[in-house]
Amino acid sequence: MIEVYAPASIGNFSVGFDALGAALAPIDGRLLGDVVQVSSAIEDQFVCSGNYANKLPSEASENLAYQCLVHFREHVAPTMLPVKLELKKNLPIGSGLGSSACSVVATFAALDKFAETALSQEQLIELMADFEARVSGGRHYDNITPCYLGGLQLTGDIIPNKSIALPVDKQWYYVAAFPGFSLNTAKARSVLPKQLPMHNSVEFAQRLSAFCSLLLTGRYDAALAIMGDEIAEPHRAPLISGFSEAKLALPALGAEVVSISGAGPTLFTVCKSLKAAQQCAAWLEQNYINEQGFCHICQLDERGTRQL
Ligand SMILES: Nc1ncnc2c1ncn2[C@@H]1O[C@H](COP(=O)(O)OP(=O)(O)OP(=O)(O)O)[C@@H](O)[C@H]1O
Ligand SMILES: N[C@@H](CCO)C(=O)O
Repeated sequence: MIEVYAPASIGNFSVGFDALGAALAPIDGRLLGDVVQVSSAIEDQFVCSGNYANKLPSEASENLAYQCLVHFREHVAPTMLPVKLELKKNLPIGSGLGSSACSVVATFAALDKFAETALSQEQLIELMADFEARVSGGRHYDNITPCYLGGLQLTGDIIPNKSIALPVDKQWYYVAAFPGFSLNTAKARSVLPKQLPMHNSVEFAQRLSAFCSLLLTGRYDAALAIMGDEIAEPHRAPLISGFSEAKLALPALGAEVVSISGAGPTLFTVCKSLKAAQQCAAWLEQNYINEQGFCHICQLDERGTRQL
């Protein structure tokens, strides 16, 4: 039996709309992500379990993980023996934590291991992005590659091998707070402007390229100082109840950055100390999340998708 874990991720990472993403590891050692098990069976079988299984369509054919299995059998490994594929759906849907990417990445990675295919890393990443694009309203890699490869990734179609890993300060802590309600990614993409004025495009390019260069040369504080999102956040903030209040309150508690994780509604902060992260987490638990929500203090998950 093959059992694969894929971590949650922060798409956009504030400064890199559709181009930057980071994999998350809660510092208390808990796993925050989906798990897929693949084992031999008499005929192909699909099971969806886990805390959020009941939030997904009950028809297997509407579950991305099952769609990945069908595609894999038809187009990648037609001679693979029949399998039972179980998705443990541990991430909330429409959370901004890369939930659909997580299922897709875990499923393809598990099937690839089980069938021992000769797919290259880039081919696998492309396949994963094709499937996530089916539900998210646009093709983007910023949940797929961090989830698969771990760490912070600069990612996209024109990037060699689809992704370049970036270093971060090991002292940075990330608080990820899921408020407990969903925001559909396709909806959160539909509120974005279709075109950007020249000035904004130039500023976006400057900010992202400077951010990456600063990280690659170890100037972490300077990188942190220019983090910001003028592309998506102003349009999405009104869709996320409590976000604007949190953005105002958290800097006084030590948050260096407060932004939307992926398409939201999860909010994330970057903090330079554990104490600051704990203060932010306490505030978010009191003021941002409901009974269905949760909050984790994290560092980056450098390992990405892996066998358990
Ligand atoms: N295994 C799966 N995991 C997540 N979503 C799935 C899965 N299978 C099918 N879906 C459907 O795909 C859609 C995913 O929606 P959406 O892109 O908003 O969520 P998401 O990927 O969880 O969001 P995010 O990336 O912000 O965490 C939903 O309609 C959901 O029912
Ligand atoms: N970059 C994507 C991430 C979706 O999780 C977006 O912001 O729409």
